[in-house]
Amino acid sequence: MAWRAALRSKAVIPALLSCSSHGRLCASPTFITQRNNSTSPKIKVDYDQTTGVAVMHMQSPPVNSLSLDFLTELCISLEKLEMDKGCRGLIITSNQPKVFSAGLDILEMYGKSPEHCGEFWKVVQEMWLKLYGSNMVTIAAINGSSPAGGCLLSLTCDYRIMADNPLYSIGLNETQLGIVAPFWFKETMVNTVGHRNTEVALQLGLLYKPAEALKIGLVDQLVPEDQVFSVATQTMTKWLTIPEHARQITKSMMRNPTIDKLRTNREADIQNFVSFITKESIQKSLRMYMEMLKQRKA
Ligand SMILES: CCCCC/C=C\C/C=C\CCC/C=C/C(=O)SCCNC(=O)CCNC(=O)[C@H](O)C(C)(C)COP(=O)(O)OP(=O)(O)OC[C@H]1O[C@@H](n2cnc3c(N)ncnc32)[C@H](O)[C@@H]1OP(=O)(O)O
Repeated sequence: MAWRAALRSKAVIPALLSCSSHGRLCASPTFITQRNNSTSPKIKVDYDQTTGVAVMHMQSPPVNSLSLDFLTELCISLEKLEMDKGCRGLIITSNQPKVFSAGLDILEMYGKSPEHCGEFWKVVQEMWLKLYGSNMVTIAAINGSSPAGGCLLSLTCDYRIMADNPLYSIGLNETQLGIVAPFWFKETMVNTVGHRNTEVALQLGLLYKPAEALKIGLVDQLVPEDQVFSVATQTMTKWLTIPEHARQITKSMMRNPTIDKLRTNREADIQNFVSFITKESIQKSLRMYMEMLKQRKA
């Protein structure tokens, strides 16, 4: 698709990157904001101009796995919203039953060429840079399970509201797949729940039930499932009463050290990922994990 090619082209990526933390000041003309509601196959964006709040509904069956196409679309949607001066808040939620997001699409990392893996990782980085550094108030309305990359997506937001359903879980469970959360996943978690909680959670690849997640601060609030979205909307209204420049500067101050670390090491991080994920032993672990998922289903 043209937009996917555009996003990946060398000419466009720097423009996108340069806007991830100060989007309103350095808007690239490449993606002039579309102010009306837009729909797309994997993500539906509803933007209410009267409130200045956009809602991103992830709708990629069966489990909103973060594939290359999904992430590319997510980045483009974010870019458009970020460049719109009127858009001040973003709620991210899922239209899939029981799942917020199953995390990175394992099939993008299994049996793929190093070039493909590198391209995939670049867009994973891009998603994180854009969301973690967003000028908007971002709220995750977590209405289902949210493992690994799904948890990361939630952690990039400013506030997390999760459905109080013990069938759901959330956490960075990478080690259970035989893989390792990279330093920026780790730091995003440390910045949220502290060093010790992260150390235990990452080594054991823990997936927390909502009540446990609340206890360690991995989520900020639990609400009955049917209220996740309405509470997210109310919370957004509250956050939007804070003077914007003061809130944005504060957010940057808290997050920029971590963001800068990845921004200055992007290429090395891609090389690290590619050499790690294409190892035979790691590929074997991914295959076994996928087989386990299928057996669990049977
Ligand atoms: C020096 C060393 C440095 C190393 C560091 C360098 C680099 C770092 C290296 C690697 C970092 C990688 C980071 C990876 C992050 C990730 O996000 S990996 C993905 C982890 N995700 C999971 O573990 C979740 C797995 N899924 C589930 O647990 C469940 O599917 C569920 C989300 C709880 C939903 O359950 P349910 O509703 O019962 O659905 P099913 O299990 O039946 O699934 C439906 C189909 O979807 C397929 N699927 C599920 N998850 C994924 C996925 N993440 N990717 C692709 N496909 C997925 C599942 O297999 C089913 O498929 P079929 O219908 O059977 O075909």
